[in-house]
Amino acid sequence: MRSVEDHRRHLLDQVRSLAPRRIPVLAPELLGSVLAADVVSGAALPGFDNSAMDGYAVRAADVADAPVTLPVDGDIPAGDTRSSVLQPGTAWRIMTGAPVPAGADSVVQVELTDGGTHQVRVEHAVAPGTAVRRLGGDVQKGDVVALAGTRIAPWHIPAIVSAGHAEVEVIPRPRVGIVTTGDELRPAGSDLAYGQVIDCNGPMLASLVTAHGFAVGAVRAVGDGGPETRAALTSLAGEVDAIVTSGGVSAGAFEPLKLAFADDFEFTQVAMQPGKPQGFGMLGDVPVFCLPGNPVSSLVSFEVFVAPALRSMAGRPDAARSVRATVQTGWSSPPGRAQFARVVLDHDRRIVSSGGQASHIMGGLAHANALAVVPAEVTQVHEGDVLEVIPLIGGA
Ligand SMILES: Nc1nc2c(c(=O)[nH]1)N[C@H]1C(S)=C(S)[C@@H](COP(=O)(O)OP(=O)(O)OC[C@H]3O[C@@H](n4cnc5c(N)ncnc54)[C@H](O)[C@@H]3O)O[C@H]1N2
Ligand code: MOO
Repeated sequence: MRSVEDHRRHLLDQVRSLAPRRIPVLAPELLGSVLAADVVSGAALPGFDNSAMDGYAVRAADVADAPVTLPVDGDIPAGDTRSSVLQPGTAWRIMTGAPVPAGADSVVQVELTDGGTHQVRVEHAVAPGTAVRRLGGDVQKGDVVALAGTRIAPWHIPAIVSAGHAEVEVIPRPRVGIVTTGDELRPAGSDLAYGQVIDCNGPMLASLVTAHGFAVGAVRAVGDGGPETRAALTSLAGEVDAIVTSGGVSAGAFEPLKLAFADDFEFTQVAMQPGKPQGFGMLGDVPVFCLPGNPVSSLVSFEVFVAPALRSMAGRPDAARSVRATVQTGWSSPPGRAQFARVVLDHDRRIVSSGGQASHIMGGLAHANALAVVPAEVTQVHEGDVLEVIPLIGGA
């Protein structure tokens, strides 16, 4: 059996970062995409000297002996495109964000005056430069406002947009197609006949794709037929950047992925529990991750193999974050296979098993918030042991 690390490396070696494309700044898919090139400012920010306060533009020297009364030349609202000039010994009434008139070096905020419109009494002196936001004081034209490799978050947007960009070049978030397999599956909400089960992997894998910051391209279900499965995947490969399947990869008589792609994909066993049977192949440029069908096996396989591969395709430097935590009550682990035990991790970095560790145990999974990694050579976890723990990623 292949080790977990070897299988992950094997997958990462075969996936490529997606081709960059230009995305409008208002497109929802921009968030979480990775900049493919530095974003350079086409403008100085601020673009002109402007007022930081509602008040009066003055020369500081004219109010040095405050209280003083100055005639008001007029109003300068924000958005005023005239080039006003301040005559010495006068004031302009000015609003926050409005251009400071030539000749003025300061703004006296309205609270320090009587608020007059024809003339204004200034109660306090101000230092030169008070309440003036200088041209280029934030960003110079030609400055890099966001570096290539940045994963775009809301706080990058003001600088990018104000620097003059309505679109940016990014490595897009991979669009992922999901295909569940099995004649026994029925969609969520169905009434079931004896022997049938609800298809929970479709919705679960879709939510994993979203929670990890990728895009869901399609969610489909097929039966146990090889040709049907091959046709579904081949057609889906034209619509998405990656495909994740569940089921049909173990040793049964009706294993649709194996039937469909025996000659094209690699089916292997990885020394882990859950997640032992794994498949992988390429349909053109589109990687296809074939995960085992047991729901917990699918989830663990996604976390351990698919998420790192999709992050690599997305050009994302962020790695899965693991912590070290102390076992409160022990449990057993299969020999020769790394166990990804479903556990409850508390704020003091202590863990307990969330319940049964068989790969069909969804009730216990629903109580878990992390996966504890038990090394392959360990068969019994004891109270006080310290393990690597991968917190499960929820929604934003
Ligand atoms: N003779 C052997 N049998 C099995 C082996 C083995 O090595 N030799 N490995 C076992 C392990 S480990 C796993 S994991 C499973 C993986 O099986 P498959 O990937 O082929 O998946 P299926 O047989 O299609 O389904 C397994 C199980 O999961 C249920 N399932 C499948 N898809 C869904 C879904 N979308 N939603 C809900 N439940 C699903 C399915 O009904 C089965 O109960 O094989 C073991 N067997
Ligand atoms: O290795 Mo399978 O994924 O446990 O049940």
